Amino acid sequence: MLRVAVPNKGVLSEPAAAMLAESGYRQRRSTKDLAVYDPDSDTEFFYLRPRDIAVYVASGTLDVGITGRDMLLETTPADGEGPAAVEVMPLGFGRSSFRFASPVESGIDSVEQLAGRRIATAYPVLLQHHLQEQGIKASVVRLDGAVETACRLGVADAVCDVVETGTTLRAAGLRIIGEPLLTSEAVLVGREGAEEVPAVAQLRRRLRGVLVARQYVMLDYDCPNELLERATALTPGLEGPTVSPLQTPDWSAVRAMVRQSDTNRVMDELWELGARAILVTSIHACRL
Ligand SMILES: Nc1ncnc2c1ncn2[C@@H]1O[C@H](COP(=O)(O)OP(=O)(O)OP(=O)(O)O)[C@@H](O)[C@H]1O
Ligand SMILES: O=P(O)(O)OC[C@H]1O[C@H](OP(=O)(O)OP(=O)(O)O)[C@H](O)[C@@H]1O
Ligand SMILES: [Mg+2]
Repeated sequence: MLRVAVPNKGVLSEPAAAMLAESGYRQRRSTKDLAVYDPDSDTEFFYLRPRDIAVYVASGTLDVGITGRDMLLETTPADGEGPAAVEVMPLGFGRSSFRFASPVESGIDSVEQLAGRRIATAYPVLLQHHLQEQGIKASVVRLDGAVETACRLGVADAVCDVVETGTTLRAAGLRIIGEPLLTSEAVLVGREGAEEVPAVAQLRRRLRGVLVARQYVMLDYDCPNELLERATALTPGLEGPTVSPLQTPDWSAVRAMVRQSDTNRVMDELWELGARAILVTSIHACRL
């Protein structure tokens, strides 16, 4: 049986469960359920805090899990201090960056100026590591969450926290300092050095199918045969486009996968070229 860890709360929780459901796995009905068994795939899902997921996977009690890259790095033991979990594949949601910020009126506007200051964070390991790397001596104030309020309440001079839209930072009167320490997204994690079992390979294929289905659309169009070469150059597909004869003489039907973000540009170019009946349909699932 495969055992998989899924975030039980927070911003990663819903999209992680949605992606697994789209991949054909049974998911919990209520947010109160702690675990659910999917008999079709012989897989049990455990709903755990994102911060703890890499710990379970590293210990080997769970085979794989979904968490944020930042959480994975925060909970990875130092070299030689026990088994670790590692990133197996990025999942394309829960994107954020991990950044320094300080009150606008603090006058701190570069990372160097953080020396000797108090920096609040819910990610003390990541922060310490970065400060050490940069040779900056500062004190780390470890908080559980709502870190942005720490400056206003006087326990810190700056913060180091997860930023997505920047709304929370702005609401707290903070501005970003320097470059991101890290860019993060939800990732599938597995145990370092573990041999991949067939059930994990299948899970990865299914997740990849969902990722591709979300990123690509299916494009169909009719094209005069003399334009086929130029048209199919615009829509090369993955292995190659499907070209089939139309009942109308000297015309063909073409079918190819196209990146969702390119759809309208490609449709315009095909139309200009002389293709007609250009149709876009979404892909529900795939194995490539
Ligand atoms: N606004 C956001 N946008 C995208 N990802 C986010 C955002 N906030 C947090 N994350 C990511 O979600 C993961 C876990 O954060 P989350 O906030 O869910 O857990 P937590 O802070 O431990 O719990 P909680 O906020 O429920 O107390 C991290 O990997 C983080 O990068
Ligand atoms: O840049 P934004 O779009 O505003 O998103 C970033 C905020 O989202 C998360 O907070 P969460 O709701 O998880 O609360 P927490 O700080 O208590 O974890 C994160 O810790 C930031 O505070
Ligand atoms: Mg949070």
